[in-house]
Amino acid sequence: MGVSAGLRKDTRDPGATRNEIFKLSGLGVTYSGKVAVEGVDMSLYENDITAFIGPSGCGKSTVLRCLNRMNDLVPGATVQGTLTYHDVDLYAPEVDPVAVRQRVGMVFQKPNPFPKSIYDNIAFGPRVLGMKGDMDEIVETSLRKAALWDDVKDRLKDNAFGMSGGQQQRLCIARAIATSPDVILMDEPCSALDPISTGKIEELMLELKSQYTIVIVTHNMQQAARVSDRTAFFIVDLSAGESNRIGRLVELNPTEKVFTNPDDSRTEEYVTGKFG
Ligand SMILES: Nc1ncnc2c1ncn2[C@@H]1O[C@H](COP(=O)(O)OP(=O)(O)OP(=O)(O)O)[C@@H](O)[C@H]1O
Repeated sequence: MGVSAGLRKDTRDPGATRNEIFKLSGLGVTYSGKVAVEGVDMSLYENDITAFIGPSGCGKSTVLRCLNRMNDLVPGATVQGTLTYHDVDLYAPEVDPVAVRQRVGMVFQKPNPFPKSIYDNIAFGPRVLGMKGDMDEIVETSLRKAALWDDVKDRLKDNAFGMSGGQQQRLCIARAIATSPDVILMDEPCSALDPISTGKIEELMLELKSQYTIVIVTHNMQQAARVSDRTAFFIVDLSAGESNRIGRLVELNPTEKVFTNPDDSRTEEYVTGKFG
């Protein structure tokens, strides 16, 4: 099987208990009353890279956006069920979604730097949040963590649009890191990048996971196999008719298991390329 050949071995102690960061129970999302995803139960753990895979429209991005309340910004979107972050109900009325997005950062499919200098891209979030500390230091640390400092240290005042696509995506990762998150969400972060830039982002993810919990949506199963510790496979349930497509979680297991010995036959069919 092609994908399992690229599986990265998880060398961490399998017996070690890791903290549960998110717990989703019966999570569902509707858009303007139409069910998009239903009945998602899952736990996501500290310092894991968890990959969401599955066919188009199964709700991977929708579930990802629930994790930092980005769906609040989508008109007509409503969230059902419960979702806790460090045991706090993320959707409780007293929770400030802006504070959530500071702690749970996000990187999108297309690099989207602000039309500002490299420095100001990183400093923007900390300034808005009124973060204390030496801004030069925050900028340098964030760029170093995103493996970008050596590339840009002599041109911090240059416009970010002058960077290559791969550098821009690493800038967006540095920008997410600058607000001191503990989780980084990545929605197909490499789909607009060439293979070399993709490789750099994947390497970076593996470096960052010692400090952050990462959740990545990817269409690329080899990428899920190369970088993730655990993989969640979603499907589109068509049993209520073609016009009632409902995304459902099929299984969430260690990546090696998902690609070599999954619990569900639908997962096996998908990862071996029989459908999707
Ligand atoms: N902003 C939106 N408004 C209305 N419906 C939406 C919106 N975003 C997603 N949907 C619907 O929700 C369902 C799940 O979409 P979502 O984008 O989460 O799936 P996905 O698995 O990430 O798909 P893809 O792999 O194609 O990006 C789809 O039926 C989609 O049409």
